[in-house]
Amino acid sequence: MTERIVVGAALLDGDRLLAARRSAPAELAGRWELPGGKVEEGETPDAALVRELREELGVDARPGERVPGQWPLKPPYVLHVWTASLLPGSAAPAPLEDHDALRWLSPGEIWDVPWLAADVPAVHRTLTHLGVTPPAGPPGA
Ligand SMILES: Nc1nc2c([nH]c(=O)n2[C@H]2C[C@H](O)[C@@H](COP(=O)(O)OP(=O)(O)OP(=O)(O)O)O2)c(=O)[nH]1
Repeated sequence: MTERIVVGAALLDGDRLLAARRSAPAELAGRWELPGGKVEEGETPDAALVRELREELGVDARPGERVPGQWPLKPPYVLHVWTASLLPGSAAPAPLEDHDALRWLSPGEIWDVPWLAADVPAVHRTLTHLGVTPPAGPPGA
């Protein structure tokens, strides 16, 4: 089966990372993730990232670089993470689609929310890639 990429945005404001709480489907609702979604046929991952952030959060974002690594999701999907930042003049993020809450998490707060399982190693890697040592955790991981 051909792998399909889900791109997650590590949207940064200084050293704070935006986390989004899923509102659907039922089995994922209430868990937190990096905003983003499936890369469509013929689309580049960074273009998908910009599109998804506009649709889901109503923001204008600039993709940064890919965080090395990939994390398996339900086959055939794998999670890739890209850093991103808001363009000057962008609206503030709002949970328009797929999410019902957003939080900017400082490194010390990073495990305060129940992330989706695949996001725990992905978020950990993202912080270390950014030169931040995340606190131990989350509980139970
Ligand atoms: N966007 C995103 N999805 C994630 C993360 N971690 C994780 O396990 N997933 C899963 C949840 C979903 O099953 C799948 C992504 O689907 P999605 O619903 O966000 O994709 P999409 O916006 O393109 O939606 P659709 O075309 O299916 O309607 O990957 C993450 O950090 N970000």
